Amino acid sequence: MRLELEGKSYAGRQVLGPLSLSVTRGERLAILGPSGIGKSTLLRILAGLDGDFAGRREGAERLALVFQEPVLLPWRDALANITIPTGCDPARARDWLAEVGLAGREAHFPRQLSLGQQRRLALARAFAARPDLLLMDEPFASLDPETAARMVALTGRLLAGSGAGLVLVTHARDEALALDCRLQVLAGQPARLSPPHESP
Ligand SMILES: Nc1ncnc2c1ncn2[C@@H]1O[C@H](COP(=O)(O)OP(=O)(O)OP(=O)(O)O)[C@@H](O)[C@H]1O
Repeated sequence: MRLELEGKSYAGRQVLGPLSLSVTRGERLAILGPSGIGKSTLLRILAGLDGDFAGRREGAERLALVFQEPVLLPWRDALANITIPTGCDPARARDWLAEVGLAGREAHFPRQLSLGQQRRLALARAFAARPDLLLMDEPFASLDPETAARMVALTGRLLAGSGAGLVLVTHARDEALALDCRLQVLAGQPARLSPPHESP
């Protein structure tokens, strides 16, 4: 996928651009930056959820999105949370649940799962959609450090196994490095992308 963003504004205030980026299957890109700089806005544009910008977005890749809050179907069990949105068959959905350590939880509803388990369910759903590119917005935030580290490792294994590419939006450089991402930093007003400054 390729984005040539001339500018993105909210109510006449330009928050992003100009900037360009491209990422495809098998590549891993992390977009770093402080809170409020425009990371989620950029990811929503990449995801095709926000078409209100000046510029061009191209790409035929299959996308799957993972947000900070796992957006799950509250009245459906874990298995149906995978099969319904993805069309994946139940046997395969069970495999995905096992992959993320949720074997035996097929009949649990989201509210019966911890936040970490809900995040893993959302991750299983994302991979069950067989994406070329996974777009993740702060997926490891507000987890305790040990759970976050396990989830980073799990994400890395699933990416390697599936060959999917990654765009990770985060303020945590260590997560991006743990996932072997190419780093780009959003900075300025309006925000633009540049490679990180090397430490001396
Ligand atoms: N729907 C909206 N309407 C108006 N302004 C918005 C809207 N969404 C975001 N903004 C503004 O655009 C800027 C970028 O917001 P965005 O959520 O993309 O930043 P972020 O880097 O993802 O922040 P965080 O890490 O806190 O989620 C902020 O100044 C925000 O207030």
